[in-house]
Amino acid sequence: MVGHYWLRSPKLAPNSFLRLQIENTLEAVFQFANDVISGKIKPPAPAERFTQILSVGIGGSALGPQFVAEALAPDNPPLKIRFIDNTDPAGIDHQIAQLGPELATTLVIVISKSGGTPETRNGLLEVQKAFREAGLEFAKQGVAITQENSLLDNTARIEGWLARFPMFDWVGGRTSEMSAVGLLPAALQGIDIKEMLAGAALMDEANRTTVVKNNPAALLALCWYWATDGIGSKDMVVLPYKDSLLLFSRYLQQLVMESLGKEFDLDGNRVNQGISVYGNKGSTDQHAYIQQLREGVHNFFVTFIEVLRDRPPGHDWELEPGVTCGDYLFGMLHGTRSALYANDRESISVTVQEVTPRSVGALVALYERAVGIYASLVNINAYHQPGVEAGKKAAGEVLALQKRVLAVLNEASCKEPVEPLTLEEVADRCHASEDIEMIFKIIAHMAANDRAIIAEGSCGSPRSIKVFLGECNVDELYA
Ligand SMILES: O=P(O)(O)OC[C@H]1O[C@](O)(CO)[C@@H](O)[C@@H]1O
Repeated sequence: MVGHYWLRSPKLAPNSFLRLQIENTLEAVFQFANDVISGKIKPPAPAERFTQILSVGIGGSALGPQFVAEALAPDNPPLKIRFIDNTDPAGIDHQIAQLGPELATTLVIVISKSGGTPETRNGLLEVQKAFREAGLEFAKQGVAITQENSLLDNTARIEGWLARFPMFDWVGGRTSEMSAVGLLPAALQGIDIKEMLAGAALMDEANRTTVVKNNPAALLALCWYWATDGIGSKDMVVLPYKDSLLLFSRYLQQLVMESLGKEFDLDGNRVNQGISVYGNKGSTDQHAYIQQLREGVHNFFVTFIEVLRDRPPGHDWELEPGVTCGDYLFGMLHGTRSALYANDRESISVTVQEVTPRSVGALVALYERAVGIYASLVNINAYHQPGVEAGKKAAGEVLALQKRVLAVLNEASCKEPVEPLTLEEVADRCHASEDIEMIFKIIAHMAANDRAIIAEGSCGSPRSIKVFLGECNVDELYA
């Protein structure tokens, strides 16, 4: 069941149970955000108010909130937001270090539909450790957004976190911006989420007409089909001419590529569909890669996102007679569009009046629907991601192999004297001779992190390496 459209029009939900689920969650989001902003819900004393949000999540549980924060957060939001969206320890340390003493007034929102994504789990464990080290009680500052009874939900319930919000199984991660996933962080930053929902609902309405010429999403999907021959033969370069829309292309990258990048069509034929998406913003990119777009390999089409309003009213001034800074941006967009066209490079232009919660909601809804329509045109399922599982499974296998490598090295390192092993010896003892390159990678990584000692040779010449562990773990030996 695919129901993200009901999130902004609950009355369209197929039954009253689902409608109430949506409405109650929305109400809970409003209430909680208002209470946090007003200081009714506060961190443990002596802190008076929450000042920061640390969002922990990945993929669809991060990209929408990141895009919306960059696009719409006011200059001085009631709570500022930062993100942990990876299992990169240095990245996590950086976010926590940047919070500094404000960790005591940070609301940690852990977002995971499945509630079991390893990167998110690791982020949570790292943040909880930072809380312990700072003498803070995580549960009093933790919020979970996840499906009912997921691992994360159960953890949050058992540990008594400050709040829990549901994610619904009929909303996919990459289409979850209008669920609690996107709305709670937005509301806490003082963004008008009612307007976001209204913009999305209006766009959905427009996209329901069967008159193709009046249906923005159908037109967009047909443009993609035209531009890529319906087989993804060209890449989509997304260029918003507005700094605040910088992350739109990154957001769209998941929405489009995870939805359309499929090996099989609905009839089981191998089709290897998809459209590659990249981009950044104009006019910045004109001084980077537009040279190639104009003159180089013709493997793309551009989407210009044009924003008519340059600045809030009353702030504009002319830096030359009759010309504002925004006029330059306008000129750059249309100049580039014409120059590309003159060289047979096609583009789509999407124009919005200004960047507001309403127009951002509408943009999200436009692309969500265009992806759905395009998927129908090319006869694929836009709402699953079987390919992602292969990488996850392989990552699990790497970690399992690492455990075996560690056990072998531990055994050799517990000997008297210690027995340094070559890569071949490690691979043999792990019964994984065919995985010798991976074993080399594992050892190089452990050595770089002071968890293994290279006795001889260097990682530059793998055959010369002899390796052992710095410490022998006798308990593990007999485990
Ligand atoms: O919200 P979750 O369940 O943590 O998943 C995060 C992301 O991981 C994916 O499942 C891909 O691995 C995405 O579809 C999803 O947005």
